[in-house]
Amino acid sequence: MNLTLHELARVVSAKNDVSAYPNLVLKNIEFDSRLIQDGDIFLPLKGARDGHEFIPTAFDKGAVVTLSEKKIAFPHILVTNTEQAFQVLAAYYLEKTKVDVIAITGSNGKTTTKDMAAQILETTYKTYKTQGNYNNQIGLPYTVLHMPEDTQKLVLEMGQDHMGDIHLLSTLAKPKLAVITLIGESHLEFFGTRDKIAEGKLQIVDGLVPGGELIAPADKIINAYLPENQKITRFGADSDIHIVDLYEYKDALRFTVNFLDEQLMIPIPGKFNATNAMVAAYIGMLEGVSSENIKRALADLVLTKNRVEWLKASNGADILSDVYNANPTAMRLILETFQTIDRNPDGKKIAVLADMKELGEQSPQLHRQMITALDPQKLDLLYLYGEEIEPLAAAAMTVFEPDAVKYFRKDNEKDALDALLKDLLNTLAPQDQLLLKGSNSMKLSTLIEGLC
Ligand SMILES: N#Cc1c(NC(=O)c2cc(S(=O)(=O)N3CCOCC3)c(Cl)cc2Cl)sc2c1CCN(Cc1ccc(-c3nn[nH]n3)cc1)C2
Repeated sequence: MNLTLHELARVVSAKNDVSAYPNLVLKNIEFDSRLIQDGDIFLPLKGARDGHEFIPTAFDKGAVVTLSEKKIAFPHILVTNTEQAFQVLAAYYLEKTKVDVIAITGSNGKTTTKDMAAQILETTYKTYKTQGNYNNQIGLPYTVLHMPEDTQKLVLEMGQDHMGDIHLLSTLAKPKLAVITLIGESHLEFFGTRDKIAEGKLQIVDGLVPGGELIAPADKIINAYLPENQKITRFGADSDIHIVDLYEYKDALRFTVNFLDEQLMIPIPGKFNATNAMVAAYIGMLEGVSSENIKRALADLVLTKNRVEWLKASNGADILSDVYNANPTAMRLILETFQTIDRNPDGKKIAVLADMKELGEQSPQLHRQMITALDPQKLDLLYLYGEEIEPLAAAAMTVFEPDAVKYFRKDNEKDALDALLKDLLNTLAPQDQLLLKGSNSMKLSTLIEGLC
């Protein structure tokens, strides 16, 4: 990050005088104190816990300064709201570095399209992209402030949990290209109707720079929300850009598009991936990547494992899985999302929660406190798996019906996971919804393999 302490304080309108602090060049900005290293600045956020509690730990780990919403003894930059300061800082940093921003949103396919577009751009430019599910009002500023200093193209994924999310992200990022992959089904999102989802996604044009371009599906549900004075390219059959020939193989696709002469190949199946690849190729072409480089990048495609996604179990049940970034805030947020979605008719809502790792001696307390994020009216069955999660299992037994909580201690990993999977296979019905959340090291992904 190419920012000095005094510069950062000025940009976030610090309420205290920082001139006495040395004007250090700051290394990285982190809100998870476990990631702090020498020379970093700490960002206390109100997550599951108030991040201000972890300021001492951040300095133990080498932080040289922290943002703060209250006057403290440590070197600090006093602001009204740390989350807002984070966003103002990210917007400033984009201006300062003059990086070209490509913004991508959509119910499905945004992660794949983001990865494809980034790999195409990497053939020609220094490119950086959203990592994992860092696509919300915290993750996007984090991505901006963690991009390498010589980045030329930045591919930002924009997620929406609530109406207005994308407006904030787009006006912060000021993209030159805004891409909507597709408008998905509605019952698995807060919005209630596809039309509302479309309205929310089209906010991606709110920050589009003059002379920018919107790339969106031919789906007529978005026609009511199209911007007047921007270039618009629609994709889909017989649209501005479309697939001409498509040949499906077991693990690959070959296809041609109406805007490139080369036949393209991607090493993954699924017609929707051809559409995602076409959009990524079009982004590459607009950004001046040669058709040979576009072809080669798609042929050598390596996709990141999606982080937070809705999957279908082989029996038809809906699975919301986030088996990667496990910290108290992420667990609380995904429980809120999952519990807010209505049950399918006659369907059960089931959650599998596993240990969050590296939470130090506060681990029992941080796991136990997750009880306040669990609503017995909204969850029919709660599976708890691991060792550190035991305090939460004990607390859950007192607020849920006894047979609604099942605790699988992970003393011997293989047996516990097998027993948990067996129980799930006996319980999960086609109309059920299942949430899987826990640290990567808990290997909940093996449950996905067993269920899908
Ligand atoms: N609440 C909380 C905590 C964390 N939260 C987050 O990292 C976080 C995570 C998310 S997120 O939902 O994961 N998000 C990130 C951005 O992209 C989208 C997904 C968000 Cl939106 C916001 C926050 Cl604040 S990380 C973390 C916590 C609390 C405990 N911390 C470790 C720790 C444990 C013990 C001590 C300790 N100090 N003294 N004794 N013990 C210090 C730190 C680690």
